[in-house]
Amino acid sequence: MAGGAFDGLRAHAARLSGTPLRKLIETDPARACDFALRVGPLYANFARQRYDRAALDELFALAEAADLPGAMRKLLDGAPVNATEGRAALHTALRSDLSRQAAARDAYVEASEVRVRMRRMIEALEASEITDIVSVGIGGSDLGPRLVVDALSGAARRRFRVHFLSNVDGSAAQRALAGLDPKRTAAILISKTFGTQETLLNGRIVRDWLGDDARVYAVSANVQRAGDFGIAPERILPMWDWVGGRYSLWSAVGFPIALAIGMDAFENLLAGAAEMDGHAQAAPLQQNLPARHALTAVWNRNALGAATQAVLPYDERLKLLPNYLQQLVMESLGKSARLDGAALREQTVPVWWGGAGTDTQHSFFQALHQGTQVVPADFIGVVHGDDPYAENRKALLANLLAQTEALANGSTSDDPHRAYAGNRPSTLILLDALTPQSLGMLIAMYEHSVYLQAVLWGINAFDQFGVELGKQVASRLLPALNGDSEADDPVTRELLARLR
Ligand SMILES: O=P(O)(O)OC[C@H]1O[C@](O)(CO)[C@@H](O)[C@@H]1O
Repeated sequence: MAGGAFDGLRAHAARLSGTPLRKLIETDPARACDFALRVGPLYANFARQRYDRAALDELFALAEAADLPGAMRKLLDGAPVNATEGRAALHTALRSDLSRQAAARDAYVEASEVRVRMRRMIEALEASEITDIVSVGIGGSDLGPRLVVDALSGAARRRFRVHFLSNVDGSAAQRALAGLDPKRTAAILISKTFGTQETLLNGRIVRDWLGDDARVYAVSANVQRAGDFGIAPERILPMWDWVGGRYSLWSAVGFPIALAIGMDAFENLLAGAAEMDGHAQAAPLQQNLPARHALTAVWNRNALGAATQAVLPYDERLKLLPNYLQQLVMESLGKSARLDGAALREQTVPVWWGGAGTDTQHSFFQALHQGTQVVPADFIGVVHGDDPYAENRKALLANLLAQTEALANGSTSDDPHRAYAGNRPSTLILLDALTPQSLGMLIAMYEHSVYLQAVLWGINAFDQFGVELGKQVASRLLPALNGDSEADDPVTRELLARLR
């Protein structure tokens, strides 16, 4: 959006600045229902956001001006939306056949064929003695599978136990392998580039520990490098340049997911995401959940000036969602240059952070209630659990409702230490149940919201050049740690002397 495009939002925020949330709801009680959207098993209520209907109209006008529906179409059709790298971002083609363009439809067919191969590989592993899988990868090659496996594996013993290894810290490898039997373990090395230091070092540790190459699999867009590592071609599943790492769990990067929950359940996860793709593409702006979520994010960042955003799943099974979203959101939207290279005049991504309730109520919620910064929050709840402890779920849901209400309404007291200002905005997202389908929908909702926020800010959601500099400096410093070279920077030199 051109500079000044958000001035109208700020004017609404200024108009509303003397009207607390409690008042907004009191004077327009119908918003409790009108500001909610449902897509299949997913329900989202935006009534506790600090906008009114007039401000919301301004947000929709902004969405029209930015042509969010057209942007969605471009994404699905495989237009080069990753402009700085001159390529498409076709993660939707991993699960949906919604494109009108031949290249995107070919991508869909190719992805389906890889899933057929994946199914056969899983059947072969199921017929073997293997009981444990170690998934080695980092960032987008780890966080998505780790989240979904943790969320959906359930309490029952499954055919495979799946373990994740990401950190280059050797103690992570030591812990991941502790208690495993190399004869009953297989490893999957997941790396889009097959050039990531952490994954290659950990991959070598695991391969050596296994004792031979026979049970090492790979998922990569660089099949050549995976082969050079010593992995047999029939054990390499491809991915492609047109899938960003943090958008890749739907591809063969989801191999550990399919091993943990079964291939049919993995297909259901994809079907849920496809349902959200269809909704994001077809629903009018006013009823479009990812668009509303994106507009709310822009409102909180650019009209209210919120510098951080919390994500608070009230479900133990979703405890890794904040970690996953940190990469999805902050790697995608942590940009200071517009698509055309000009400097941004508006703030982009806030810091995303969070953790699972109710634990977090007893750690950082004090700051949410009475801290000087207003922190908008996404609360996420699941109506029906799959555990046998119904009373606990009621308590969980009561806490979820209580927190959103208390944050919004606050409470007065003559004692300033006991007063709650309230006026803390939140969105409440409810899943009927946590299933592969509903989780697929939730994740795809966030993916599309992130993309639409990028469109509103005029930035590229699909590159991540910001992570490169640190990697380059680290590879220069590795020989310096051994004493084979010296650092130019005086502070680094001093620190190196201590580390050596
Ligand atoms: O899959 P790869 O190529 O090993 O990369 C892992 C991760 O590293 C990053 O490039 C960030 O360092 C992420 O974008 C990516 O998901």
